Amino acid sequence: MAPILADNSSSNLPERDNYVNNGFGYVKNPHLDLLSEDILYHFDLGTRTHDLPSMFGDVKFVCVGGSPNRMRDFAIFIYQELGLDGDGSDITDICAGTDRYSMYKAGPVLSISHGMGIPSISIMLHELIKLLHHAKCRDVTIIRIGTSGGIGIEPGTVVITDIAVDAFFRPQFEQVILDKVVIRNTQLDQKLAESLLHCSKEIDDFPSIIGHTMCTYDFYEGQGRLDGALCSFSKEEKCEYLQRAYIAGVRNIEMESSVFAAMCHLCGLKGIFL
Ligand SMILES: O=P(O)(O)O[C@H]1O[C@H](CO)[C@@H](O)[C@H]1O
Ligand SMILES: O=c1cc[nH]c(=O)[nH]1
Repeated sequence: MAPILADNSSSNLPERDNYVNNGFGYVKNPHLDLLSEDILYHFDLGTRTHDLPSMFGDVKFVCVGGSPNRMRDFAIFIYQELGLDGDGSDITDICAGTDRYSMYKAGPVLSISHGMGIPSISIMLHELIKLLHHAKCRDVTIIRIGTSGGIGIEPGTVVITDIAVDAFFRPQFEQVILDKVVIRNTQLDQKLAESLLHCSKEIDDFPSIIGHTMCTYDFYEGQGRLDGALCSFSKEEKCEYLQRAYIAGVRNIEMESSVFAAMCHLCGLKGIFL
């Protein structure tokens, strides 16, 4: 099915990476260099109000997931795993000035909540990538740790995404820019996915596979659920759709993978999606 365009004179553009890199960082936006101050609104951080290089310059891993409490718990877990001073329970939310996202730091690991859905994680990623740029971070790996619905796999299996697909099983993300639909690549770092799979095999009872992840715009109708407030399809139609997804290589469904993969790809950020 072709995308519906607001303006029929506009075409679908498979994106060529024509973005200009701002030096060595991850951002590709010439306008940023002209700003006297860059405000990361939804983090409540800014280049004038915060010393971003000293706060974040040592960051090497960014772990993201939907909910604030989960990401706080994760930060405490990492804090203890790294053997940092204390037990980490007094770790504070760096974004406490806003209730949009929560952010915790444990040594070189940042743990950030992204909310639910593409628009929410997209805003977070724009500000995170600018933060890494302003802080002069290098060689950062971003890892999404979230829940998803498995398709045709044992419950509890961790799916390491190789590519994110849309609800038509197409390996692409459609970004509307001005009045054009731009098609973006959703391939994730294959080497990282394979090395993570390899690590997981060293742990007992840790079923994990590499597979395609389907990214939907909605939890209910968008994922073939029969228990939303609206449902216009039968159980048989739902099963037939999920079977087609499985045949197309989809092993799980969630709601952020496509824009995560597209932004990592374009910005040259190593990304893993779980
Ligand atoms: O487990 P998290 O990271 O919240 O993400 C998953 O859970 C939410 C739906 O319940 C969606 O955002 C989906 O992608
Ligand atoms: O989007 C999601 C997240 C968790 N579980 C699902 O089935 N779907």
